Amino acid sequence: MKLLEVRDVHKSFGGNHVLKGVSFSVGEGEVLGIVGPNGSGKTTLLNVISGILRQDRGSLIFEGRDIGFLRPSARAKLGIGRTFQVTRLFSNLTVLENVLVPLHYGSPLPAGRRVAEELIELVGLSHKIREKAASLSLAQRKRLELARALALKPKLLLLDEVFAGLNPVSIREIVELLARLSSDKGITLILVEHVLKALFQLTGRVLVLSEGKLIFDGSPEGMVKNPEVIKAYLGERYAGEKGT
Ligand SMILES: Nc1ncnc2c1ncn2[C@@H]1O[C@H](COP(=O)(O)OP(=O)(O)OP(=O)(O)O)[C@@H](O)[C@H]1O
Repeated sequence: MKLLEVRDVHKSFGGNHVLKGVSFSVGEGEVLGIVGPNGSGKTTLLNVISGILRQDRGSLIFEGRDIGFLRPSARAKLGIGRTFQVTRLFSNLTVLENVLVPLHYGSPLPAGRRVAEELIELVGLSHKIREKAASLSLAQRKRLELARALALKPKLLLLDEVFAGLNPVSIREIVELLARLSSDKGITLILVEHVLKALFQLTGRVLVLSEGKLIFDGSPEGMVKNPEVIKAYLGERYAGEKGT
């Protein structure tokens, strides 16, 4: 069954037409990658799906319902969660407190603290539970952001460059964590990503956005051979990444 349908979405900033009629759908439980050159509109697309930005034209259908005019908080309650390219945490709060905030913001749970502890364990941060978020490494901050997003029990999780800036060990651990979220919890994932090797371990379907238009929707194998994708995005870049 389709979980999300994006239909002919357009978005401009002044005279900058950033999304030019983007359409695709994601099935329940699917893992979908979105890649493309810098500035091609990937983060804008995530912002339109999560409701931070309003599309100028087109519609967004989530579980058969038009959500295109709902506020971000209403979309979060329906089950659309996200993480950000630059993590958005409460630096002065502890790891535990950071996860308790969205738990209380969602439906107030008497067992909130236990749920928070479980989520923190799930993302591998139990040993940091009483530390301030400000003291965490980049990889740990990304894990904490995941725990915060999971606190709202998302059906769909939008991940914006979750692997950026991480070392290979952290990347591997987060790949494993995301694979578990998908297989054990059935959470649908949309990853905007530049780290192709990690992305390809998680998904068999990738969309390529170039200058606000989808130019490819298919398998990683098909993507790396596609002449239009090579011209617009991969160029020499993939050749350099292959061995890493
Ligand atoms: N809030 C905004 N106001 C004005 N312009 C914006 C805004 N958000 C994005 N843009 C513009 O939209 C275009 C696409 O940006 P976007 O961040 O969506 O690209 P991207 O594909 O995510 O790039 P990257 O891979 O570098 O993160 C850019 O020209 C950017 O300057």
